[in-house]
Amino acid sequence: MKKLLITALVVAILASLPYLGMADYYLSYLYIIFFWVVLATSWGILSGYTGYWSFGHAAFFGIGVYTTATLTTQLSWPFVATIPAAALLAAVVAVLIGLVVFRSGALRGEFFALLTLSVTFVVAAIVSNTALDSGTGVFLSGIEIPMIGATASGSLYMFGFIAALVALATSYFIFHSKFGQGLLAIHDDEDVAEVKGVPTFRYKLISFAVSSALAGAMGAIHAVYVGYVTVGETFAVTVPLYVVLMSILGGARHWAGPAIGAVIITVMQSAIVSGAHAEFGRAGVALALIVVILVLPSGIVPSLVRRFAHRRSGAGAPTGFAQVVTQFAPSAQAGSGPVLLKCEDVTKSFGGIRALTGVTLEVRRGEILALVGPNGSGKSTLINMISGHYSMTSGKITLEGVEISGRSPHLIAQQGVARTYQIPRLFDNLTVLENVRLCAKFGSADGRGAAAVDVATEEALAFTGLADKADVLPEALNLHDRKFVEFARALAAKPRLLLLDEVLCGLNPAEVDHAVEMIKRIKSGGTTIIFVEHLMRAVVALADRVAVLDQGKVLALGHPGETMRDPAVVSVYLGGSHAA
Ligand SMILES: Nc1ncnc2c1ncn2[C@@H]1O[C@H](COP(=O)(O)OP(=O)(O)OP(=O)(O)O)[C@@H](O)[C@H]1O
Repeated sequence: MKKLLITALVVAILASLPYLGMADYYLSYLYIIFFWVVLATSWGILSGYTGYWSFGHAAFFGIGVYTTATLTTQLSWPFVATIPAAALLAAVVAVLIGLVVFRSGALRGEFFALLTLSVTFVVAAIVSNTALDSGTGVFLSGIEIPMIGATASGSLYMFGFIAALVALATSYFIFHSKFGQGLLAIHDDEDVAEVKGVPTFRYKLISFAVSSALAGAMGAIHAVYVGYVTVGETFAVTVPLYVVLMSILGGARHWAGPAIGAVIITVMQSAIVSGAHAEFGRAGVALALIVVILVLPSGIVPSLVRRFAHRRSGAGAPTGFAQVVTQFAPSAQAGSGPVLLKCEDVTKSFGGIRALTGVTLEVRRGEILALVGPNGSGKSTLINMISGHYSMTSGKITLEGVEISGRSPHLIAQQGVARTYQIPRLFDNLTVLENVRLCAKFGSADGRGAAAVDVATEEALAFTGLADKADVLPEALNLHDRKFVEFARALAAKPRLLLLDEVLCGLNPAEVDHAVEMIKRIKSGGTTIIFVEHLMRAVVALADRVAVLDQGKVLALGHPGETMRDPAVVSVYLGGSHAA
């Protein structure tokens, strides 16, 4: 309530400035701040949240500039009508690029940065070689602006102010929404986000479109502000450079970070880098920025937020085994008998390597099936095929009679398939609680309500004994706890089928016993489990049936005791020691 009142007060004061007789010089100065706030905040919605760093923000801003320049001067559109048109066109271009680029998660990092930068050059070349600009620039000084701010400067100030409000409100609501949580997960590990149920492709497209639309709208306003637009100024590489710098300084992963960075850099620039000793001023600003970025690598706002939130650092702390709840309730009641998962002649090739050569097996509801076999026999590949991480070369996988092979991993996750990773792959910038809650939120087809998400999250944290580490970041956890966060994330989705990939690997004997006990309790709650394991005492203790893979196909399948004594299994896998 207090926050809301302060926000309303600040908005009211800023909105009234043009009517209080403030000089045009100061209104223009504030307009420039709003301008950078919009560009930096809009950049953050794509690049800060998802980690897809764009160096092409000038392209979308420029599309906005030239949309307004063209529509007002050549087609006599009213200025205000060109703003949504500019936003729409920028969003459409972004979606067209995204449809190609976002298909796979491979085109990120420097590839995405270079690609978006080259989009700027392409758009600039098109504009400068057509009637849109013809290389000479476009005058907009005669364009009529609606008087919403007492004077012409006041009106432009108001347009900039409204744009900044819209950008900040958009970023704020995205940051606090399910969509925003999905974007932040994409930032940390896109493959895992997808496997946990986040529709990564759609989310990236939407954030790119929103980010570009805001930049395009700001371009539309700025075209009228400058009055004469040129290709050189509009598509200057300094636009994305400033925007990136502002966002890093303020904190790109927070809704307010880019805006704070924009205010600081714009004010510093005007205060220090003008006058007789401008060079020293610029060097001073650059040095100050370097120091701040080194001291606060995640940016000013996230660092302050973290400090105020008093996040505890529990590195190496003993595990709170005591808080474990004894029973975990799955989403669907499980029994024995009916087939839950069916793999029919599943094959997978990586180029010339045939990782799976025709796996056929059934998993019954409520059972634990152990997947064992020598290194390279295809166990992890099969887990990756069931969870949809790898596309299928041939064959068919069904879950309760419904084909899941060929579906996106997030759809398979929403059908009730959850998995863990041999080497834990946690979302590093999310706390344990946020890691688990994200999976509770995204891991169902119908979309759980907030109360159900909270219950599932708390239940999973308590079940895995992690309740006292809920506010800790993954970097502060030891391997055992990281593995248990993997468990908690999978359980929070309330899966019908749980895939465990070598969860015991790397744990000491006491931790193995603890994990085995937990898997037993998960099973007694009715969840069906497939687990890949090399540790034979765990296999014998847990498995109802064992499938032995060899060279990409099932060599033997049955009760653990009998299967392990099968001479074929002994010869390819267990060797003399076990047989004895
Ligand atoms: N992404 C990939 N690209 C190319 N080859 C792969 C890929 N993933 C797996 N393979 C190959 O497929 C085969 C099966 O590998 P997989 O990891 O499934 O075996 P595994 O039984 O899980 O082995 P381990 O017990 O060592 O984990 C191996 O020859 C492996 O090199």
